[in-house]
Amino acid sequence: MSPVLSISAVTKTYKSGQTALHAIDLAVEKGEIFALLGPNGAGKTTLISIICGLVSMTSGRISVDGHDIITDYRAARGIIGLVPQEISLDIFATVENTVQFSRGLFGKSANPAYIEQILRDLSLWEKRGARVNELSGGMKRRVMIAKALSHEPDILFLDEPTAGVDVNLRRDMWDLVRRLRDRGVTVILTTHYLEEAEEMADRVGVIDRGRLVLVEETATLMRKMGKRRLSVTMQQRMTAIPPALSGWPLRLEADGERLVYEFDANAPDTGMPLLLRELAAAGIDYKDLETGRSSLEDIFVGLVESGV
Ligand SMILES: Nc1ncnc2c1ncn2[C@@H]1O[C@H](COP(=O)(O)OP(=O)(O)OP(=O)(O)O)[C@@H](O)[C@H]1O
Repeated sequence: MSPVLSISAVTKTYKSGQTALHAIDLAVEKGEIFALLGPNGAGKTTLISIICGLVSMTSGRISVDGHDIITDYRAARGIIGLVPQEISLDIFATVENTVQFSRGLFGKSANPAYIEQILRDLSLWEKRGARVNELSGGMKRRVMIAKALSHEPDILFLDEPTAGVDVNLRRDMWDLVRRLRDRGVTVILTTHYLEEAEEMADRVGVIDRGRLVLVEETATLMRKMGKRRLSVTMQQRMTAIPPALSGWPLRLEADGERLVYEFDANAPDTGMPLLLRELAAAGIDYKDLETGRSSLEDIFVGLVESGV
């Protein structure tokens, strides 16, 4: 099977001299959900913008379903839908008109049944006659997605779809992405949230300072990187970790108010109970305990340190 998106040796140097992408190679198969993970400034938006024709690449080649994005721009752009990070909508248009108009821009003839389906999928059907400026921020985001889907694209790009979005909308978006995939749409999303990638993606690409440092099946990545953290908020601030605890890989955070212990979630013995006993023995009182998954930043540190 030939990939629906093929990126080869793509480099981008902005006029400022900043090189945002270094020789990126990537192939995405039809019907995949692919998550591009990376910290702020890693180059995710630049890569998506290049594929969608909003930013020009300095060198390299990209083809979308066999269409070169430069020499065959129209055909390539026609099969791509893009939901950018920032909401940009005509606030005086109605929801339905916004979506129909966007479809028209791609030269597609009207298809009321399809438009109804996407508005229903996004819980926008009841609001179809409302003007965009009457909608909440979450609803506006849904309209952005409906707009991106208006011309029946084969590939949908979602640039940080759930940044600043509430839990319900996040769940709805995840459901929608799965339904799209079931219909054969390829979805490429960028995110800072490992949880989102884990929940959604078949494969994950990690981008760091303009380099694609890793491309992996999500399940494999999670197994390799599945670290958890225990945060202990203490009654008293500490200036340094007491010598009695020097054998533990602990970090002081929040101006000495919090001790953080990272451990392998897959290990048979996490060490957590013993650590808590040793804290008590060292006379350290705490007011709160919290466990959670390591943040992406922590995982990056792990990646860089392990020299992947
Ligand atoms: N128009 C531009 N001109 C010059 N430099 C730019 C431009 N756009 C982005 N950059 C730089 O390119 C690098 C990559 O930025 P990009 O927006 O692609 O990162 P990102 O991974 O999408 O980040 P975020 O997660 O914050 O959205 C950054 O160093 C950024 O400052």
